[in-house]
Amino acid sequence: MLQAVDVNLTRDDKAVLTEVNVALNCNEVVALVGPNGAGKSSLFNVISGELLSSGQVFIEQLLRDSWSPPELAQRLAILPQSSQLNFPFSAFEVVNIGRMNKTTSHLENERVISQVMSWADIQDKAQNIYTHLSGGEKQRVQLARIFAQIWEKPSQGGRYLLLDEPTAALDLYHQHQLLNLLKELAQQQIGSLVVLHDLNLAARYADRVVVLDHGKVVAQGASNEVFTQSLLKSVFSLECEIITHPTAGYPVILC
Ligand SMILES: Nc1ncnc2c1ncn2[C@@H]1O[C@H](COP(=O)(O)OP(=O)(O)OP(=O)(O)O)[C@@H](O)[C@H]1O
Repeated sequence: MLQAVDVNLTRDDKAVLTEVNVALNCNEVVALVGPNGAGKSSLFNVISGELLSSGQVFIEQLLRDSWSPPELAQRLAILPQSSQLNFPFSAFEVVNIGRMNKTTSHLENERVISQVMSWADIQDKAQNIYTHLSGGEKQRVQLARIFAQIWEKPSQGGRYLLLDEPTAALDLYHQHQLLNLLKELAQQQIGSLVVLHDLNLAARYADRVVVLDHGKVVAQGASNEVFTQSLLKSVFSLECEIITHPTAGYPVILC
């Protein structure tokens, strides 16, 4: 389990996260939702160790900082909201960044990269220059990179992905393809905490939804419990109808 416990974060004298407690099991997909500025990316940066906060982050009951860097890299991979890369690397070489410091053979690395590029449905662009790819294609290369990073199964415990708006640049087909893939990965003990602005995607795919508003967790649970008209109004300022999908049973939000 990945846990962020009692996280408080202040930036420029402003409370950005207040008493945040979030847990992610390795067999689930959890959607982190909330309006712009709610603190979602800040929470990811706290979990990754990029931002110092009060509170603690545990991976499999061990403090994040007690893991060695290679062990941590094998357990936890993060897809930030945007990834700057201006060198003329091929897509393959960008995915290969995820294999940095791995002790596997060149041949095995090639096999892993080919596999994760096909998971991200970007294998046909392996030799293309990354900076020449479209926004969605670049995003799929970055997804392949983090899959490559956590490829090796640890002897025990889970692996965790933090994905900050991974669907933002993706077309509809690839949005659903990615979320279906995350569901499949959860069955292989790879849990995902995924920031989604599309509440209907969250409702459909997430095992649990965590709602962040003004730096506080204001609701969490199954989507049909969390997404109520009053929450959508108070957190997202939206007047919506909520219906239940006639065959699949998940909530569908109509605004
Ligand atoms: N570098 C920074 N310095 C000071 N304040 C910051 C900094 N980065 C973000 N903030 C503030 O922290 C708060 C939370 O920002 P954060 O990026 O975590 O929100 P978010 O929920 O990810 O938003 P979005 O949905 O727009 O990506 C915002 O009020 C933002 O202005």
